[in-house]
Amino acid sequence: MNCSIFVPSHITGFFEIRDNDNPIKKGSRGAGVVMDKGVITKTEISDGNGVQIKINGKIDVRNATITEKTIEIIKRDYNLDNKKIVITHDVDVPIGAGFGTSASFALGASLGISKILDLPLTFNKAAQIAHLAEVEMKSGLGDVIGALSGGLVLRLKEGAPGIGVTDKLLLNQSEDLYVISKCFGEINTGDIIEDPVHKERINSTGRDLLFKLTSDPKPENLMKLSRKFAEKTMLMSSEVLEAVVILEEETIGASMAMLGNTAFAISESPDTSIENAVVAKLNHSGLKFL
Ligand SMILES: Nc1ncnc2c1ncn2[C@@H]1O[C@H](COP(=O)(O)OP(=O)(O)OP(=O)(O)O)[C@@H](O)[C@H]1O
Ligand SMILES: CC(C)(CO)[C@@H](O)C(=O)[O-]
Repeated sequence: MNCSIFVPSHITGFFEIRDNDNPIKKGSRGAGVVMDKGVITKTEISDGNGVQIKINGKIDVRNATITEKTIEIIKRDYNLDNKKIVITHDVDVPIGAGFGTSASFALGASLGISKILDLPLTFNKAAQIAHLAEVEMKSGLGDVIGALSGGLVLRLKEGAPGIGVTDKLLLNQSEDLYVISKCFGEINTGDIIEDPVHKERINSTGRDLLFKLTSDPKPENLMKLSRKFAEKTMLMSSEVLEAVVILEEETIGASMAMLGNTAFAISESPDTSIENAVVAKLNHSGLKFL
């Protein structure tokens, strides 16, 4: 049996880390964008043993860890003996660079396995496994719930799907918006969100921004607040800043993708003077079974 799922990329513009001893309730609040590029995960399960994970057709030990963690969490409650699990992730955004690919990998695997094996889990319960995997790996805090929502998404209360609360900006969906991004390299999410100095700066800056966005819920304001966040947290590299300045001239607004060495912008047009930019339409509806 097999199952294919598209999980769109969620890019965070600004956030606040919200700790909790219960990993299902731990997470982040903040705002971001969901785009029509991301990860297609195909899960196949047959009689046999073992797990095989391929990313863009290849064995990729480092980037397979989040998928392995997801399977390990499922195994805590369900027997996967005598099952051969083959998972293939096809990714059309950079990995480790603020596009939330770890959340996409985890969601594709948790929902795919739950569906094929007919586990007694609702959609949110299966998606909570992906959030748990992210929190345990320290690879994400709010990308799972963001990728389920779609749109220009506000994470109003932290936590896994079913616990956290999201909302989105009210947009005219017949007018396309584009997400333009330029990646210069990776940032290890765990190195930032576990570092006390970064954490203090992120939280003291991020805390008030959601209120400022809900008071004026417009794409321009989301990007303006994201830009302010990137500057005050001192997370932006000089190359990202350079691209942000160019994108600001060409689009509705630009900032750094949290957490990657990546610039991103929301635009009314797919055109940009930035070379080798990733250009995608805004995704309005989130994860989709194919
Ligand atoms: N602590 C870790 N140990 C081993 N591998 C890790 C660890 N954290 C992340 N990874 C691997 O690195 C990959 C990239 O994860 P990371 O969360 O940094 O990037 P991302 O999800 O693409 O972007 P972001 O979370 O910044 O939006 C994941 O697929 C995961 O398998
Ligand atoms: C931590 C993070 C910025 C990057 O993965 C994102 O998951 C978020 O907004 O929680």
